[in-house]
Amino acid sequence: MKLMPVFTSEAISKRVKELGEQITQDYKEKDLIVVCVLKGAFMFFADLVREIKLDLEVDFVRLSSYANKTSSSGKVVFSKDIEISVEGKHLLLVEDIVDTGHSMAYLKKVLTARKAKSVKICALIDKRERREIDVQVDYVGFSLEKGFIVGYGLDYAEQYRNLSGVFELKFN
Ligand SMILES: O=P(O)(O)OC[C@H]1O[C@H](OP(=O)(O)OP(=O)(O)O)[C@H](O)[C@@H]1O
Ligand code: HPA
Ligand SMILES: [Mg+2]
Repeated sequence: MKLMPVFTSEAISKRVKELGEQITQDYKEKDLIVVCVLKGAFMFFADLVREIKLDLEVDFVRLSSYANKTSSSGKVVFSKDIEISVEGKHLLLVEDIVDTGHSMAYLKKVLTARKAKSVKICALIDKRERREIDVQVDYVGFSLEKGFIVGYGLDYAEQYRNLSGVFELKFN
C-alpha cells in the first residue's frame, strides 16, 4: 500500500480558517451546537471550532453502519447519541467525509425530528463517486471525485488517523 499526498496540513488549515469565518458569519446571534461525528471528524472538529468565533456548545455522536464498507446497505444506528437537548437549537454536523451519504442523511433526519431549528452539514471532504443519497453538504472543505482517503482523522482499518495531512491510499 502507498500513501499519495492529497492535501497538506497547511492547505487544510487555510481551508479550515475560511470555513470558520463563513460559519461565524452565518451563525451570528444564533444558538449553535457543533456536533462532532466520531471518530473520523475529531481532528477537523477540534481545529474548526477554534476558528468559529462565537459562543457555541459542542457535542459528540458516533454512528455505526451495519453495512460492510464496500457496499453500503444504508443501515445506520447510533452507537453514541448526543447528550444536549437540540430542540430550538441550530445544529452544525461536522463530518470528515461524506461518501455514500447514508450516515449524514440518517443523522439529519433523526435530529430534525427532534425539533432542531436547523441542521446543517460541514464536511472536510465531499466525495462524489459513490453517493447513493442526495444529501446537501452545506460547508465543503474539499471536493474529490474518488479515491480512498486517510489521514487528519480518517482511517483505514483504524490506522493513519494521526497523520497531519490527507492522503490517498493506493492498494497496489
Ligand atoms: O457517507 P457514508 O458512506 O455514510 O460514509 C461516511 C462515514 O463513514 C466513515 O465513518 P466510519 O464508519 O468509518 O467511522 P469512523 O469515523 O470511526 O472511522 C466516515 O468517517 C463517515 O463518518
Ligand atoms: O475515503 C474514505 N476514507 C476513510 N473512511 C471512509 N469512509 C468512507 N469513505 C472513506
Ligand atoms: Mg472509518
